[in-house]
Amino acid sequence: MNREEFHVQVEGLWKRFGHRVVLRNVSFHVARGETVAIIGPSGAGKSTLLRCLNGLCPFDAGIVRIGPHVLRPGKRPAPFATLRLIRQRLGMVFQDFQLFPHLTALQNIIEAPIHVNQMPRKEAERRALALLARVGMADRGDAYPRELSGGQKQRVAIARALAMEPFGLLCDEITSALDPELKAEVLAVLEDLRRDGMTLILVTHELAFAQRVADRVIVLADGEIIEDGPPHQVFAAPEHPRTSRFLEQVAL
Ligand SMILES: Nc1ncnc2c1ncn2[C@@H]1O[C@H](COP(=O)(O)OP(=O)(O)OP(=O)(O)O)[C@@H](O)[C@H]1O
Repeated sequence: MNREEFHVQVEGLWKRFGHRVVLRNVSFHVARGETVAIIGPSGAGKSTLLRCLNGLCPFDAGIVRIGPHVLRPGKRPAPFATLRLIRQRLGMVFQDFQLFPHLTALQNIIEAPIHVNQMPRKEAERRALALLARVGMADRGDAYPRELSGGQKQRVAIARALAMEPFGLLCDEITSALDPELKAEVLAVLEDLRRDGMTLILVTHELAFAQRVADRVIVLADGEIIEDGPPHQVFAAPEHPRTSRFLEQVAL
């Protein structure tokens, strides 16, 4: 897939865990370069939805298109080779960083380029140093995760995702475990990526950030999209009473 082809299309997605329906007929589109924030009450299905987009979570009905690639219902949403291509171009960053504790920041970043993409080590290291600089961590390449603050760990995790040269990033509450000043440094990196044309799909509780930075805000409640529009519309004039209730609760 090339950059021009990249987009995310979700049509009629359904997901159950046992008898519990977690996603109900979810459809939306994210164009290349868009920043979309997914917000909503706890348990609404936000993380599950994100994980369906890169094949981490199989789904029961519907279809997901990532550029020319297709994820389908069933235990194996796509052949392994397709999943690899999707995950390369649609990276994911998690709330709990998921760095390898026994590897330095630099080693964490070069791991996938070397072992998945067969990139020569020297080349991978050169790129990793540039990525560390990009996330403001130029001098911490030799640090182990335990020696880094949460904000620094998350910036390494972002650099690691960027090492695969993605066109889009899925971010699952990536600032939720961080203190306020550390949140700001991670959010600044996201804004920088957005300016550079990265497509961002963010599950977030940072409503002020969503309001200021997102092109669109999707509100998920009980597995259903109840709102999908520009931030000024969703925050100032929501269509659904549940959105108003949610926003009031969060503001308290
Ligand atoms: N692997 C799983 N097995 C069974 N149930 C699950 C699994 N993963 C999630 N669920 C359930 O699916 C529902 C949606 O969970 P999900 O984590 O997607 O919600 P969320 O909107 O991201 O919530 P939060 O904001 O609290 O993270 C919840 O009821 C959760 O308990």
